[in-house]
Amino acid sequence: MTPSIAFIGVGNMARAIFSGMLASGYPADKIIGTSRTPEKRDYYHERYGITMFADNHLAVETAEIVVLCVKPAQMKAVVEEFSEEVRSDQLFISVAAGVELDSLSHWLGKPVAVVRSMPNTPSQIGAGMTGLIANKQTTQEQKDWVGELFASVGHSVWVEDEAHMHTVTSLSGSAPAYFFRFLESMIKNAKDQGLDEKTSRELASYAMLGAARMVIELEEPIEQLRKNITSPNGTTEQALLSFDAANIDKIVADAMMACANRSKEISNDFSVKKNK
Ligand SMILES: NC(=O)C1=CN([C@@H]2O[C@H](COP(=O)(O)OP(=O)(O)OC[C@H]3O[C@@H](n4cnc5c(N)ncnc54)[C@H](O)[C@@H]3O)[C@@H](O)[C@H]2O)C=CC1
Ligand SMILES: O=C(O)[C@@H]1CCC=N1
Repeated sequence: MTPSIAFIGVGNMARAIFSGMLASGYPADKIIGTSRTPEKRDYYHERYGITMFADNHLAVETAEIVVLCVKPAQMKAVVEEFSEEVRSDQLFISVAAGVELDSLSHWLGKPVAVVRSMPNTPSQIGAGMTGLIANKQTTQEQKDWVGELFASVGHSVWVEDEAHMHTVTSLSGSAPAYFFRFLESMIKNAKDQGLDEKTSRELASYAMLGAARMVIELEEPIEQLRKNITSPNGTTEQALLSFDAANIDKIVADAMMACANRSKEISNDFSVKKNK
C-alpha cells in the first residue's frame, strides 16, 4: 500500500520533491502539503492536485510519513508544536541543512524513526541527488522505502557518519546553485561577445549537461576527459590556464568550506547536545 506522505512547509525544496514524485507516478491523493498562506495552498492544490492543509497538526495526524521542509531556524518550533500528535510507527524525514538527528528526535519527543536528508532542487525533474542518514530507530524496511522515495526523484547515497552531511551539503545540496552561478557568468560573457541570451543559454547549458553525462556514463577519469578537449596550444588550454592563474582550486575549496562551515554553524546553533 502506498503510504500517505505529508510535507510540512511547502516551499522550494518540498515542491521539488513532491513534483518529482508525482512525475514518477506517486498518487496525488497520497500527498499532503502544509502552508500558512491561503494563496499558496490554493496554488499547490490546483497546480499539483495534492491536498493542502493550513494546520501542521492535521497533516501529521493524517500521514504515515512526514517530511519536514521548513528552514532550520523554524524547525524546533514547528516540530515541538505538533509533537503531541507523533505516533511511534511514523517515519520523519528532515531536509533541513545542519539540523542533527539527535535534535530532531529530541523535539519529536518520543523514540521514532528519523531520517536526515540533504536533497537538491533537481529532484523536481527527476535528476536530484540526496545524501541520507538514519537514526537507530529507523528499520531497514523504512530505510529501503526512503531510498526508493529519493530514487524516484533522482539518486541517493547513505552516509555512515553524520558529520559527512556537511560535506554532502557543500558537494551536492548547494552545488546546483554553484553551477547556475557559473552558467550566469558564462552567459553574461557570451552576451558581451555579441551572442543573444537564448542562444548563449542553450549552448552553455548543453555543454554543462554533456560534460556531466560524460562523467557519469563513461566512467573515465575526469582529468582524461578534460585532456581530450585540450589541444596543445589550442583554445581550451588558454581558458584553463586562465582558471589556474586565478587559482580555481582555492576558489572552489573556499566556497565549499564556507558552505560546509555554515552547515556546522547551523548544527551548533540548534544542537540539543551542545546547547544543553
Ligand atoms: N532549496 C534548496 O535547494 C534546498 C533546501 N534544503 C532545506 O530545505 C528546507 C526548506 O528550504 P526551501 O524550500 O528552500 O525554503 P522555502 O522558504 O522555499 O520553504 C520553506 C517553507 O516553509 C514554510 N513555513 C515556515 N513555517 C511554517 C509553519 N509553521 N508551518 C507551515 N509552513 C511553514 C514557509 O512559508 C516556506 O514556504 C530548509 O531547511 C533547507 O535547509 C535542503 C536542500 C536543498
Ligand atoms: O542554502 C541552504 O541553506 C539550503 C541547504 C542546501 C541548499 N539550500
